[in-house]
Amino acid sequence: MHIRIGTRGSRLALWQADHVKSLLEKAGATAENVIIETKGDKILDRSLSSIGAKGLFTEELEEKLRTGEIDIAVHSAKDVQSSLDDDLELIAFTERERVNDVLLSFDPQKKLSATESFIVGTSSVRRVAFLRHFYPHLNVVNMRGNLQTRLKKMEEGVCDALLLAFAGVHRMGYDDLITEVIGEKTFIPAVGQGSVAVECARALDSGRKALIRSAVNHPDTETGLLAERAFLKKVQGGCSVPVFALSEVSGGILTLRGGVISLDGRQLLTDTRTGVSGDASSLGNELADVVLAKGGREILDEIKRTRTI
Ligand SMILES: NCc1[nH]cc(CCC(=O)O)c1CC(=O)O
Repeated sequence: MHIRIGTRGSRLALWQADHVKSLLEKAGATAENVIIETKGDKILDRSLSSIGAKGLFTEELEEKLRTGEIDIAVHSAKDVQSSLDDDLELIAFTERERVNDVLLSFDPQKKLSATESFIVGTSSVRRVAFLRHFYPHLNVVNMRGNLQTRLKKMEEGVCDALLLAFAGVHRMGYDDLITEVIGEKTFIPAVGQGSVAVECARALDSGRKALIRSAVNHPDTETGLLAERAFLKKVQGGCSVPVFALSEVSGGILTLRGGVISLDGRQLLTDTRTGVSGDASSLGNELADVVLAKGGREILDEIKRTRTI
């Protein structure tokens, strides 16, 4: 069986596609990468939250799933919208990498807990809000582009440190520049962080689907992401909204921790739900209800209001 894998052309995207390709090959299939450029790759001069479009990194790939030019599309799980169109589905999630955010710097002394101030480059509203909440003495600059571009900007002095997902840093081989691993209970990661998602058209033949699932899917990761994604969908957070959740799955028990933070970092709401793995999406929905009821709704409404002005 031959599988055509649609992927963006960035180094991180290609690493992820190659990872899925090797899992498929181990299961006896052949596979090839088909590189597709997305809007998110073309627009580099604006912050992601100001563009605001959903599916910025996925739309063109989804089009080619529909036409059958590719069999599957591979994405960072955290870049996949919380709800897909009816004719598409997520059929596999790779085993999750360490979920933490990390600080990178050429200066090993640069740590978030250091008393003197420095400039942190990041593009994610979640990280900006957490920085303002836990480390208000630090300065933050908005920074887009791939890891290599950001490192170049840091070299030019635009910032002293970068705040990124460990998964991407590790996959690109920059572990040496990590000065601090941020605790995942403090900076709760974005939904899906660290896993790679495989998307296909519902109409894809069942033989291909079965092979892809058995070769690529990691059941505990899938269960965890089911809960996180249900939470995200219910609070209607995209990558431009500071919503976060992390599940732990062990021995059939799932613990889901997540919440919402205001953009200025002042209001941080988190809660936890625990239950059996089989109830993953209900646990996600329940957590969303709790977080929305205790003030999350106001925080999100406020963010929406300021965006439309
Ligand atoms: N939004 C960009 C993005 N999408 C996936 C990763 C890293 C890999 C991952 O989290 O799985 C990154 C970079 C980052 O947040 O530092």
